[in-house]
Amino acid sequence: MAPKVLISDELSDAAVQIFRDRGIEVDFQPKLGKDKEKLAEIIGNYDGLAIRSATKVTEKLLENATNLKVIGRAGIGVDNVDIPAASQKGIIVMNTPFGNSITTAEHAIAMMMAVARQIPEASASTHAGKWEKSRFMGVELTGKTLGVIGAGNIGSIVCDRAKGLKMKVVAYDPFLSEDRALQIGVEKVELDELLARADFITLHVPLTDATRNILSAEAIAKTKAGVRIINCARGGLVDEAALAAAIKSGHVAGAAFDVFEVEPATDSPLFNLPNVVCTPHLGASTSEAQENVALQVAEQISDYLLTGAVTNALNMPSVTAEEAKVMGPWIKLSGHLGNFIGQMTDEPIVGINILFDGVASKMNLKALNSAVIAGIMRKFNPDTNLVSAPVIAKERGIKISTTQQDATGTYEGYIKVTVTTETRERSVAGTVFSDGKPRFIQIKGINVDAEIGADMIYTTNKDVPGVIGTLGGVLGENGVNIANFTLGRAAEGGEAIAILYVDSRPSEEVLDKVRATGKFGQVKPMHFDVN
Ligand SMILES: NC(=O)C1=CN([C@@H]2O[C@H](COP(=O)(O)OP(=O)(O)OC[C@H]3O[C@@H](n4cnc5c(N)ncnc54)[C@H](O)[C@@H]3O)[C@@H](O)[C@H]2O)C=CC1
Ligand SMILES: O=C(O)CCC(=O)C(=O)O
Repeated sequence: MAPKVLISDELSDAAVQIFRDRGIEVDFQPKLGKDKEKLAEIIGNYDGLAIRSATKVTEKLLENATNLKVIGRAGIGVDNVDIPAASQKGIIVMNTPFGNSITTAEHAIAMMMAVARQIPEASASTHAGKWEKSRFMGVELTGKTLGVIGAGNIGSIVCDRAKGLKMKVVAYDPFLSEDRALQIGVEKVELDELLARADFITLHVPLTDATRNILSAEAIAKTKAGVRIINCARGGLVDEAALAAAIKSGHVAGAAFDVFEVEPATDSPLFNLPNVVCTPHLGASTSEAQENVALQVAEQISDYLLTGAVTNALNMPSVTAEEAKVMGPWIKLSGHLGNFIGQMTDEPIVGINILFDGVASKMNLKALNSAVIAGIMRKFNPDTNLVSAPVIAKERGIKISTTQQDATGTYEGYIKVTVTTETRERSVAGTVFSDGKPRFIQIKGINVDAEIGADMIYTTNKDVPGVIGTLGGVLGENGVNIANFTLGRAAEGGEAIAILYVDSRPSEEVLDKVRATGKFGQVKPMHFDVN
């Protein structure tokens, strides 16, 4: 029987044609994504689901998706898909990471021009038969400073176009190396400097814990008077209420928003304010981009359903079915090692070395490499997939090297990841035990044996008596149960580390109590996707 695919959002007809040409039964119901109940009723009939952003693939919806094998997002952001829930059900989630980047960058530039010259309001006034020439005084872009927050795929295209408009471009992106900044011709600055210098600020970061409210009331207060703010990335990056207040006070001269905290946005503090340009998440809406992403997603879904080939997946690297059986736990381990390093690193990475030892060195290294790199890069964008991660890392000028060896040692095989930043080097190694469970076995050259859990705490301290008791005591008093506690030290009395697997995510308040004991260097909460 031919596989069946449901398209539940507005997608170019090109996708329907591809599915038909490939012998796949396709049901094109572009409005269904907005009808949760109806979607839940029929989702069980399909092997594949092709979506944009209107369809919300929740854990609840997936409970009904009894035949679903693949979800394809025609676009970049997969924040509308519960990926851990999909992974748990063995459903592959794919995106199309580059197909709409140029179009979205162009939308940001269009929004910047619209807000600089008040084009929407001037147009509405002219349509109304008024001729308010003196009401609409604009500002020139030439010579102005554009502050770009997030200089990835889209942000770097925006930088390029803005330089063509003779603007000065400064960028804040903790993952941008000096080399890459030089290559794209921007000045790399810290956020506060960007806020103080920019005449226009445009955001091109994913929505993560670190970027949520990156333009908070406090940050907006640090901006230059008369600044104009453009958001074509994700709602939630800017505190809309704080921005509305700053526009009303006259500190911010205008804003152009394509994305909102709640979408579809039927109400927002920004609506109906003077010189605020709004569009309904149109960043990717050009015929060219929609054709690109529709064709790509239809080919990817068809390939997977017909041949098992995996492309641009967020939750599985490209491996054959045979390899997947043996490599499954090693792929998980690789992701955890990358994730560990990503969570430890807050500065630009210039090099990554991945050492494969013993059995690991004889596997499909491309898949393991991708999983490590994606684990690292997801710190900076959770939408990074296993295929795009190495490409993006290379584009950012990160030098990736691998080492293979077959040394005799304690383990049948292990993987060690060493990351070099502009100021230091960090490493973590892990292996897979015979129970199929990945373990961390070395951190910063110190041997450990740490089971990997969803929530962990990493600490550093001096190897002196009483430290472990203090840590256990504070956590215990605050209801944090320790499932596994691993210690290691460089030498007696020297640097020591502890890595704890805890049953619940500790609050910052509890971690602050640990820090307040004064016995620890670092106290870092960590999170791993163990599904
Ligand atoms: N409006 C629309 O229709 C569209 C919106 N988007 C959104 O645009 C955003 C950017 O997409 P891409 O450029 O493809 O992603 P990308 O992953 O290529 O770039 C994101 C950049 O943000 C940087 N970053 C991460 N955390 C940061 C932080 N705390 N501070 C500053 N920089 C940080 C990363 O290092 C990276 O360089 C995403 O949220 C995406 O979903 C994408 C397409 C269409
Ligand atoms: O599909 C769309 O219109 C939205 C695109 C988008 O936001 C993305 O690709 O992240």
